[in-house]
Amino acid sequence: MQMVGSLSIDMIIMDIELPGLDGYETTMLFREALCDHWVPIIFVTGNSSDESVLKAIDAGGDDYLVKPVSQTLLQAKIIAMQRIADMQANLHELNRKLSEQSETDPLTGLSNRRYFNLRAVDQFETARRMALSVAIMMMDIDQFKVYNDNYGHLQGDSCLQQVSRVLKSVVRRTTDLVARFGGEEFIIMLQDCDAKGAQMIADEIMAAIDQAAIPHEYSAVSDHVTLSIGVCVIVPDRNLVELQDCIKIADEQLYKAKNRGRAQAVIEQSNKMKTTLIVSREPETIKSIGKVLNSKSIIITSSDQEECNEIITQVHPDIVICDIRPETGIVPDDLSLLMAPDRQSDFIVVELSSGAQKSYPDQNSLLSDSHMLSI
Ligand SMILES: Nc1nc2c(ncn2[C@@H]2O[C@H](COP(=O)(O)OP(=O)(O)OP(=O)(O)O)[C@@H](O)[C@H]2O)c(=O)[nH]1
Repeated sequence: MQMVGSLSIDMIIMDIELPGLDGYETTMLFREALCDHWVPIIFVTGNSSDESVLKAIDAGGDDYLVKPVSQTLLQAKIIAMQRIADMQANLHELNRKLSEQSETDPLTGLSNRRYFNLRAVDQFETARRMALSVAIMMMDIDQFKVYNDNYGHLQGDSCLQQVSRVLKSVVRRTTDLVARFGGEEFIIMLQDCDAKGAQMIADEIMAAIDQAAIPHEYSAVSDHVTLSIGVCVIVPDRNLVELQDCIKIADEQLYKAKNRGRAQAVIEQSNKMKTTLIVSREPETIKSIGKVLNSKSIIITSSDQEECNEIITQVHPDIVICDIRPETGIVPDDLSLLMAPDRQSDFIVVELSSGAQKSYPDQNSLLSDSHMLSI
């Protein structure tokens, strides 16, 4: 059994009665040890009963020969089995290549978006369990349209390949993910990386791109290719924060980097993500309030009194926004709970119909970085 586990075996010839061993059982054990690696097993035995043939094939045998077996017959069987084994090996290799191709972007050789999403979700959940900080970086080649228009698409492709090589050379940890997100956009996920680390990696990437000095004489930013980078750093310790929220935040920072003149990184530390509960019986109201909340907030909505009480006691949102108009409003039963000194939530009561909003308690501290009162 040890040999089967450690040696590379091409074929097994098996007897049924072995000293101290049962050939059927041994075959079953071999099959278990070999898992999905197929090795032909041929029974060669003196037992010619049909039951024995069935038992042997059932146990995992591939062929059954009754002794005495002629040299020629055994040789013919071995050739046939070898042919099947070769086909199996080819199929295995083909599957491996296909699976690699389905995970890789053919132009750059980086992981593709599909593979990134699969792996990143796993990494994100690991970070959540271990309370690790993760950094999501979205990056985009500056003025790449002008590059393509002037240097041509082939040169554009080559530029994407060079940028990919630079990214790969900077991001080296086995847990880190680098992928082509689409077009001239790349994404990186750094596990166990805080804002300081993310800033360092972003600086390294930009320095390495500077050093690569890929000429871009049509760029308004520099005489060579530059990148804009948007970063979201987060400790995903709350159940409600999802990877997609962080990608969205990183994308918003990338947008800011572009607006601030490109060739720079903008980092957002988002572990202070707020959970906001919006309560109204009117979907339009929920929608319009949701729209003005910025992406720092995770939004939960409810249009049901009981559900709303449950969310407040179980999720402990940071902010509760209640529509209190008689026809569409809901006020949570347990306002006293929200008002308690150790309360988890601040809350605002929004009187939408009058145009003038009443709010309490301590709306100023709550709304210092938002514009909810202008609803
Ligand atoms: N050569 C090549 N070009 C691509 C590929 N994928 C996307 N692009 C080009 O990337 C360009 C993206 O341009 P835009 O999104 O307008 O942005 P930009 O010109 O980089 O401008 P900023 O991002 O604002 O700096 C388009 O011209 C696309 O055709 C690709 O695989 N190969």
